[in-house]
Amino acid sequence: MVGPSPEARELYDLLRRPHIQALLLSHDMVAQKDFDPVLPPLPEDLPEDEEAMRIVCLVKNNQPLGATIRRDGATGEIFIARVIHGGLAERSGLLRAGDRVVEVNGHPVFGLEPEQIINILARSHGTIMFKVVPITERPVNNQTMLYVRAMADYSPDQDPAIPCVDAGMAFHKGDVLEIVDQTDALWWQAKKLPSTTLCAGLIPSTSLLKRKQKEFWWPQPFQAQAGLQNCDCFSYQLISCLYLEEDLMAIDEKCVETGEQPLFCVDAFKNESDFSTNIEGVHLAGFRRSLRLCKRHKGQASGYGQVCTARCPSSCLSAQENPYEEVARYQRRKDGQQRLIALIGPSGVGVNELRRKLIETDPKTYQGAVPHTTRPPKSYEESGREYHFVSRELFENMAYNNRFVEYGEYRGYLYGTSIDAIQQVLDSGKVCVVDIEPHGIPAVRTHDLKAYIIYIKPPPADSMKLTRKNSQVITNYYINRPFKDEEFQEIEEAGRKMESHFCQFFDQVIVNDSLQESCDQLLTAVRKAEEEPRWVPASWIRPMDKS
Ligand SMILES: Nc1ncnc2c1ncn2[C@@H]1O[C@H](COP(=O)(O)OP(=O)(O)OP(=O)(O)O)[C@@H](O)[C@H]1O
Repeated sequence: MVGPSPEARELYDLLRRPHIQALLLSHDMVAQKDFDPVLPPLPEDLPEDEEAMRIVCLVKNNQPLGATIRRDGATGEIFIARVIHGGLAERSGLLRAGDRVVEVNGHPVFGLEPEQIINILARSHGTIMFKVVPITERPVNNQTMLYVRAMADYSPDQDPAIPCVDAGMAFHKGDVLEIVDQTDALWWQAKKLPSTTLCAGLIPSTSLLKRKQKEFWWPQPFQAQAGLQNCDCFSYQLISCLYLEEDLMAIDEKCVETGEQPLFCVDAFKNESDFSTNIEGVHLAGFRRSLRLCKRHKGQASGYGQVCTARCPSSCLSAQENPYEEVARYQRRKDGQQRLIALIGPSGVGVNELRRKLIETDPKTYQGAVPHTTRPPKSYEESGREYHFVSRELFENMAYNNRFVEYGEYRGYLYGTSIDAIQQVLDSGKVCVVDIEPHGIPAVRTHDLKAYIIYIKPPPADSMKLTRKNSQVITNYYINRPFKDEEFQEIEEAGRKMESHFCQFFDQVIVNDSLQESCDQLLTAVRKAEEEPRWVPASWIRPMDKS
């Protein structure tokens, strides 16, 4: 007797699997309309023009119904103002923005005060029945999914103009947001990623957020403003069922410009002296004393200011330029160009120590970029090894053409890290590891370099006092000196300012407390940058776009 064929056996096995069984069971329940809970029967006294009406029954549970209503000031009619993406109302597919609400649980709402509607809802348990006149012209749903990185902080609690505080979503600089609805020109709906909630929240659109930033009201202590005090935005917190919103878009045109704060001040060093960074035959470029002292001088050195102005307007790093940056998921191809790793941190925190240690772990994989200088070479130096020694004219020409990530002047000579020098390392198949100052960020966040920016964060000053007992501050003399206590305070403060201004650009943060642990974390972070997908500016993915 011939047994079942291998295919038949496989099918039998598949059909017996628990998830297939569960699928079949669900299918049967849907086919038999075995729904729970059982909805009440439709009312018998439906009006004659019933086809113009829609009866919507929603079962209230602990989640928000996810809709806001507004009252037409002229007619007193109540409308669904907004249906929140992912909320119960939206998932039911039965309520749409623009529907006119006629009754709630059998109570006619025409002429009612908004508070009364909220009370009706608050008293309802279980099923809520809406009688609505559906909007005739439905907006065409041509929404495309958009992912952005927030370049500013936003808090609905401190924004008196939000249509409904409870429907608002707070976010911080650097958060990645999925914009799910841009129908409204002023208020978008978004989810913060990674998202665990179904329901989206209201956030200001790009244009509205720019306007708000100019007004700069939410970082200030909230003061109710005339005209906004009687905000008809009712939060329906207890059961989070339905919000009421009124169009209160009046915006005070007063404009407070936000200026960037100076980041930090470092003492000026007057002399120059280089020291060799030739360790066991491996030349580690970009660690020379004069270059590092030059970086510290950036505040005073005219060149730094010029380069930023030449490359981008003064607001290049400002969220006012663009409060949302469009992003896309990016994963480096295995055979693709290596990544640029850019370390950033307040002077003295240990950026160069960590960079050096990373390169030393595997100089065949990690390498610094060879800087440029107009200083004449010393007898033992080779052009292209310690520095690219170039004429002042050539250096200035490169600076004029934005070929430097950053540059500055120290004791009459120019020093800088060029994009070409970084590209050279990447082209050789190595991971390029550089340290940058904040104003160098735009120059490395480009389609070509795709920098992975790691912020080296100072631990609290007290902790640095303990861990840096034997550490040395680089000075303009051959002999370095130990840190002074007040310098730890300065590093901590400078780090705090740097983080608050630029955290939106950081892909990774490492608190440099224990040196060994920080080195391990850095190595892990760099490998992660190679192997894991991450959100990058969308312009890096579209080759035709300008970075
Ligand atoms: N986690 C740490 N524990 C102890 N000492 C550290 C640690 N990190 C760095 N150091 C030491 O602190 C000193 C300053 O570090 P480093 O030279 O790397 O500073 P930096 O951030 O590059 O700033 P700059 O270039 O302005 O000097 C060095 O002596 C370094 O060895």
